Amino acid sequence: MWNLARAAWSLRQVRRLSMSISGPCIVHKRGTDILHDPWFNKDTGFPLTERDRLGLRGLLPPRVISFEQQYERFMNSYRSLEHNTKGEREGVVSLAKWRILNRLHDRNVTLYYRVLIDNIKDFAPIVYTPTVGLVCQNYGGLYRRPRGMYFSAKDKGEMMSMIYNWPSHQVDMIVMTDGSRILGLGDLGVQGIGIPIGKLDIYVAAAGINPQRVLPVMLDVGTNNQKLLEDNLYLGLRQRRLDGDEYLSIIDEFMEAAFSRWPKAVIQFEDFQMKWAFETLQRYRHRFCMFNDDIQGTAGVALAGLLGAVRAQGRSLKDFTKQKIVVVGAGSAGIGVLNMAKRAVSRMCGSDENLEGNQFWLLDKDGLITKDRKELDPAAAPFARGYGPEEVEGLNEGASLLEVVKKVKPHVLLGLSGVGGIFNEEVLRAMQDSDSSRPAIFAMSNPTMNAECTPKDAFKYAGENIIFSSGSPFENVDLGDGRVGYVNQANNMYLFPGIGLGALLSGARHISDGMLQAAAECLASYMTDEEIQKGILFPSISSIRHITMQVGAAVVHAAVAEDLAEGHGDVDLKELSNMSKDETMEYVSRNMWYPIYSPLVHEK
Ligand SMILES: NC(=O)C1=CN([C@@H]2O[C@H](COP(=O)(O)OP(=O)(O)OC[C@H]3O[C@@H](n4cnc5c(N)ncnc54)[C@H](O)[C@@H]3O)[C@@H](O)[C@H]2O)C=CC1
Ligand SMILES: CC(=O)C(=O)O
Ligand SMILES: [Mg+2]
Repeated sequence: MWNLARAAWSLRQVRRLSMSISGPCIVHKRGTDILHDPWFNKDTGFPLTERDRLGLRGLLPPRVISFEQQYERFMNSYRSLEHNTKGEREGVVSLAKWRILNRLHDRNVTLYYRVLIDNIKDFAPIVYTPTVGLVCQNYGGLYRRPRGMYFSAKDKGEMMSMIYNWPSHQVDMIVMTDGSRILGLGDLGVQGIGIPIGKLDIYVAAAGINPQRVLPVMLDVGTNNQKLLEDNLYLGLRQRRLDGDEYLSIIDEFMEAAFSRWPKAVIQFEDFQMKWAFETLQRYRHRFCMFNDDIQGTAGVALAGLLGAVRAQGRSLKDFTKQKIVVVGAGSAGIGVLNMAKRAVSRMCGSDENLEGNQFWLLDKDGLITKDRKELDPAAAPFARGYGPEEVEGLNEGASLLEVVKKVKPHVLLGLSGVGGIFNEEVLRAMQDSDSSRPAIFAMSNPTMNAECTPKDAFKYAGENIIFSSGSPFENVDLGDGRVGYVNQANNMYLFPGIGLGALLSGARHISDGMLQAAAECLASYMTDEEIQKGILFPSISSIRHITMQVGAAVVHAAVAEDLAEGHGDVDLKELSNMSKDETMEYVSRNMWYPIYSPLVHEK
């Protein structure tokens, strides 16, 4: 029933948008300038009137090919590529797929986004995790032409004028990285630009942000990756990373420049190393409309998954306060998740009781974090064990993951460590003694090789009744006799597009915890009990536009309720405030861009 409703929504969307975006639009370019401009290019799809009036006659083969035929032609070449590369190494195949998509992106933006939207389940693993990680690692060799903007430490004092070099008058969404922690692959310096590009592709596909209004940004402040520093062909600054005030002054300058040109834009910080991730979030979150996806987007998705795991046990949501949760990885993502989970517990308890973090165990590379930890990170301190009266497990500072799992018998084991295979056979077997009837194992690190375990191993060693999530996509596991071990993709892609879209369409001054909470709750309540019982916590990626529309509307609502909204375009605060829930959803979906060829000349 749900799926039918979602499919019907998608169809209505397409029909409505096809009608609404058909107004005439004028292009001032002519001839080959149009063919070489990916925004306007229609390849062989230019109708005869446009060929005549835009100086295209003779520059194209005579037959006019429809959009649908062009689409089919691209998909045929994609399928041939899949067929012809059968048996080759996975990395080689994924990079070949990335190249064919990237070439289309370079040439014809409309067709590119249509094939991406329609095939998002197949193409997200190419433009996003895991292939985007490989693309970043091989960026020097793959680089053909720039995409997005690069601001480097050498541009200090110039950014306010540089920002005007970007050709679009309007920018709605900026995703920015300094390349210091790209997925679980470490410091990739300027090569990390692939991540903002991939995230913004998801913004266009899921949130319907107009691709002419997105801006991927690389802030190149150097790299501490020795291999890159020694590589003659490395495309970034060959210097060690700036630190301290020098570093912050670069970020400050960029933020001022970006918001002075586009005061209504939303900026997403992505893949910053932990110390700067938290510090920049605190520094800017009350001044600008920005958020940190790794800290805040991930937290919302994980919380939705954790609440789903409680429902899957047939318990009431309030029982979340009693779940024992072991988090492996005390970085920006792991601590972000714990902070949000802790806030959820305090809301459910209706008071500040149970705020000692007693249901949480946090480990980093040095094992269990306790109050005896030397140089305890202030961000991890609220979750360090040893403060409460119930410390009976006899777990010491630095206890190993296996020890912790054996003694705690957690309901949830959640990995955000970036360490592939750390949930090994012994650890997974120990989860069989979990106090939960359906233990949850979330191996959320990216890309695939960095996942804490594979779903196959998880179902094999921890038991077939587990609930499983990974950060990168994996196939479901065949448990025999027609039974399926469901694999959920607990990835922030389910939330960041809706957070950005909701912030944009509400005209939020900044992005509050309440707006993020609304996003997480919307995702958490999206699934039916039947789906949850099967172990399915998140919708299929194919429904990402629909879930993003709902998340976006929930964020708009929260921004209005918190008095943070200022309105967007012609829709002012008063109008936003008067919208019902359904009207807000209609407003959000009306503002989602959908790729169709627009006329380039006025009809006579
Ligand atoms: N699924 C998703 O949506 C998301 C996944 N991630 C993934 O999470 C991972 C971590 O990201 P961040 O927290 O930003 O990185 P980070 O570098 O800030 O933190 C990594 C943490 O893992 C710990 N760690 C390293 N080795 C360990 C070991 N052997 N045992 C236990 N802990 C260990 C480190 O001490 C550190 O606390 C990355 O692989 C990233 O791709 C991040 C954000 C979203
Ligand atoms: C998904 C994501 O944001 C990460 O792995 O960093
Ligand atoms: Mg990230």
